[in-house]
Amino acid sequence: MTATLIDGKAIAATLRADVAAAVTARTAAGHRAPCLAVVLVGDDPASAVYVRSKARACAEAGLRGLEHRLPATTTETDLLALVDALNTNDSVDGILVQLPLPPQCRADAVIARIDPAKDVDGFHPLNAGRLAAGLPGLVPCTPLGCLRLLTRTLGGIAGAEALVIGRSTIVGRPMASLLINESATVTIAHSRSRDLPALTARADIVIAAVGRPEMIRGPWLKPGATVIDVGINRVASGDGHKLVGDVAFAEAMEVAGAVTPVPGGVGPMTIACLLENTLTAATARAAT
Ligand SMILES: NC(=O)C1=CN([C@@H]2O[C@H](COP(=O)(O)OP(=O)(O)OC[C@H]3O[C@@H](n4cnc5c(N)ncnc54)[C@H](OP(=O)(O)O)[C@@H]3O)[C@@H](O)[C@H]2O)C=CC1
Ligand SMILES: Nc1nc(=O)c2c([nH]1)NC[C@@H]1CN(c3ccc(C(=O)N[C@@H](CCC(=O)O)C(=O)O)cc3)C=[N+]21
Repeated sequence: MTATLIDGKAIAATLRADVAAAVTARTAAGHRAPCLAVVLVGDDPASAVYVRSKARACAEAGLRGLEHRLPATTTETDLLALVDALNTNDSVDGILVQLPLPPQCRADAVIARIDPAKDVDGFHPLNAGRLAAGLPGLVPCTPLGCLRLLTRTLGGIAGAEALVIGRSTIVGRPMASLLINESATVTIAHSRSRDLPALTARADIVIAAVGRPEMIRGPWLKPGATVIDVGINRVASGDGHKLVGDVAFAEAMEVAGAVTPVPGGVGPMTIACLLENTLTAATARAAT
């Protein structure tokens, strides 16, 4: 059996087109274009690549994108002052501070300073709490993108056995909350979990967010399972590098019902959901 490939790139393009159409309708109705401010501290090359692709996606969807690049030596006080300025700038709808931050800037303190109404990453404790409580709020982009891929692939997921591997605040935990809110039966695994292959064997849905190249093996999977691979791992290949997920892709394709590739799976959905969240934030702010 060969699984269906879940084409995240194509599904993300559809979502981005929906956002673009909604932005056009808003501007035609006399509103200004939604505006996303991205803050990048330091010169980590991977972060610079993500920030560039976010800027390009904003422009294509008709959003205004602002980029704030600060040196790697920026103090936490200076970064908090920039966040304060963006919070009070009425023309800014969404604020994203690219992670990781250099060691002198505490991510928790910076995230907690962002106005929850502009927190398009959904990382602020107020938005995390709302999601955990099943209340409306801004939801982290990567898990939201995973949920969109699941509903596109399966229709509903109520009653399904879902396994989330990883319990980070940016992927695993919010993913589990989203799945519970959709009435899946959810298990969360992490580095202390016993017998991951046995947990995986029960799962109709597997979400892998571990950060370990090809750790989840094909024979662990329940035949026909839907596999969402969040992992982005850079590994040596020939003279250069390539990206692989947390799932052994070729093996999974032999057993699963549907699998996301890396690249071209969850990554593009993360960017599309960031645009969606910026539109959501702009719409909600305009209504208050
Ligand atoms: N596609 C996208 O848009 C995005 C992709 N990513 C990628 O997703 C992956 C996960 O990211 P993130 O959540 O930030 O990573 P973290 O390192 O914050 O979390 C990893 C989680 O995996 C768990 N884990 C580690 N080793 C094992 C193991 N052997 N068995 C079971 N669980 C294990 C850890 O457990 P414990 O808590 O016990 O330490 C932890 O909960 C990375 O590859 C990252 O690059 C991340 C964000 C966006
Ligand atoms: N505040 C904050 N919010 C984030 O959402 C955030 C962050 N910090 N720090 C880093 C992680 C990582 N992340 C990705 C986004 C898109 C792709 C993506 O589009 N990937 C392409 C491939 C990219 C490539 O080829 O390198 C793909 O999977 O097809 C990947 C990873 C967002 N993150």
